[in-house]
Amino acid sequence: MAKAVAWLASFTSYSSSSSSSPFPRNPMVPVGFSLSLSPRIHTLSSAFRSLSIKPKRPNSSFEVRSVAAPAEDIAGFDEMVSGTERKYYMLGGKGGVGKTSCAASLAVKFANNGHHTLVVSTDPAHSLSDSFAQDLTGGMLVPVEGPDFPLFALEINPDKAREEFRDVTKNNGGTGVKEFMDGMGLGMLVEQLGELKLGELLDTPPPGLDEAIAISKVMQFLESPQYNMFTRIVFDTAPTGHTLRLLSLPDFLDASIGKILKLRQKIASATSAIKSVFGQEETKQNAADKLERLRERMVKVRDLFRDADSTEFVIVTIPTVMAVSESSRLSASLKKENVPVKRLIVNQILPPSVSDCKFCAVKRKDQMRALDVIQSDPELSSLKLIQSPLVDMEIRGVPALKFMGDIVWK
Ligand SMILES: Nc1ncnc2c1ncn2[C@@H]1O[C@H](COP(=O)(O)OP(=O)(O)OP(=O)(O)O)[C@@H](O)[C@H]1O
Repeated sequence: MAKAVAWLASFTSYSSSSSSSPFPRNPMVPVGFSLSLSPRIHTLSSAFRSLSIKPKRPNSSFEVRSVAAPAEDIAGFDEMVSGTERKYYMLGGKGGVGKTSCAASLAVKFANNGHHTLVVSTDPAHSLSDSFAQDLTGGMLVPVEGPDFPLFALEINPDKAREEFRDVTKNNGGTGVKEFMDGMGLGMLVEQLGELKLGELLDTPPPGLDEAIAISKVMQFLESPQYNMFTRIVFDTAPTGHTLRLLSLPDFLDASIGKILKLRQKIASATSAIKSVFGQEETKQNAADKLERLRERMVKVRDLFRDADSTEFVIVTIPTVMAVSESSRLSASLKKENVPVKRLIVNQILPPSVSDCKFCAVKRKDQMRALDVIQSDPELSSLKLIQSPLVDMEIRGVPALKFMGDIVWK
């Protein structure tokens, strides 16, 4: 028990850095437990070792003896945490750069600073459960154990969400778009609507649609009173390609569905012959209603992504020229779509070499070159640069995420 208390104490935040928290201190956390990690503890492994505890699942026996470099630029966390109005943070970037770790560590930090926080994964390859080392699957709100204030996680199952979407098309007993359009009383217009590519969309959903549907599902959840309490919502989004396609999807869907519904209405009132087709049964109306609701939610997703007052997209990258180039393109696309981007996290930076490890020295030099590329990149140089060190163990579980969060989110 004593060990557990010491362990909790060492990782429990609510340190002085949270002075700008808009919330009162959590009375559940005793005063003596307001400890941050000692500055003498530089690595995740030494943090664990100093407390004589073992991480949940030890990494391989190979241990990189890196010393976490202090972040050189602060993230502006005070600004992120202040205010009780709801804010959304979307973290995105190339696959494997550390989006989930950064998103989960931010969520833990928000919760430890008094915000009711929700962390959502819309990445088809979920890793929130792995990151928190807890089972968060199921597509519903799951409480995360560990932080001081309520933190909940939600992993949207894109297959299930897509099935629901596809069910709309199957409502009329058909499977393809032709049947769907027939069911809507618009069979004869399929040809005319060809250029909208709705058929392709419904029959073979492009990458990005999954995420659009997942996010619209989250929007649907957020409309319910159960979700009112959340003041910070952190999204762990899918890799770059999905995000880019996702951005154009709401507009596309909005236009497509909107056009179809409008067309359907026009024809329904114009010709009695078609009216008789429409008059068949209610299921067609249900399908139309569902489509209309989906369209409305898509519009909300689009607006949410572009609302600079409540939303920010944080790009996560690693210090390689390839990753930086991709981040630059992502930043340009986000800007073009009017999505607010202010911060860039460069994750997994090697510390200055303290040993005679030649490999480490060469690798770090290479990473510094990538950082130089960022400084001279027209898209990225204006962003707030957050340097996140490569720590010497895999980041899993709330204590490890808190350790990372205290380094990254300052
Ligand atoms: N700064 C870091 N130091 C050490 N390990 C890290 C760091 N950041 C991330 N990792 C590790 O790298 C791996 C991948 O991280 P993570 O799952 O966060 O990436 P991701 O970008 O979300 O990946 P994906 O695109 O596959 O979802 C994990 O094992 C994580 O613990």
